[in-house]
Amino acid sequence: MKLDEALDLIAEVPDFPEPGVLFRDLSPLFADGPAFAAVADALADTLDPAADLVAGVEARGFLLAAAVGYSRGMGVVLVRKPGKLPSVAGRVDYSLEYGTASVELPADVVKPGQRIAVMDDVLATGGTVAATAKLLEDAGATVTGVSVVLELAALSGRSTLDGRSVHALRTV
Ligand SMILES: O=P(O)(O)OC[C@H]1O[C@H](OP(=O)(O)OP(=O)(O)O)[C@H](O)[C@@H]1O
Ligand SMILES: Nc1ncnc2[nH]cnc12
Repeated sequence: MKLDEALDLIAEVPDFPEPGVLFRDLSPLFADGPAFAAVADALADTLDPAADLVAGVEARGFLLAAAVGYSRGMGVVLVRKPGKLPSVAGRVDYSLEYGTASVELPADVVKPGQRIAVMDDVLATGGTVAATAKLLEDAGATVTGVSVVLELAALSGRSTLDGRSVHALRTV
């Protein structure tokens, strides 16, 4: 399937999870085998060849990081919402388009000097990815780049991530 056709499966849901937010729902894309494969392959093509691990942000980022990691024979780091991990290396709190959130890194997974590519579905304000990059860098890793399926340009995530290499399969 062509990448554009796959990306056209992303649904737009007005006023979710709160009034005024146009929510981009990737569920139909994930549920379509050829579309998911096209998107996973395109994200894998954005990887810096120097990367040796892929980080995915809970929850939708997990699917993308897992697919890319599997296809490239690379391990996956699960960056989790709070309260899920028995042992935590670090935690960063941040703001979202809707509300606040936190991310945590599992202990003893990331080793200093590792080069990690970050994957997520949507780049909005950039808060999630910035927090994730800080977590990984606090653990001594280098973030090689950030790859997302959809960038919401009006929310200026790219400027939040100034200086980082950001790849978006589609920008709206
Ligand atoms: O660029 P930002 O403003 O930080 O927004 C982007 C984040 O928001 C969504 O996650 P959400 O917290 O809704 O969680 P989910 O993946 O668990 O649904 C999305 O999956 C990104 O992780
Ligand atoms: N509008 C949006 N749609 C989907 N995920 C998001 N994360 C932050 N803003 C979002």
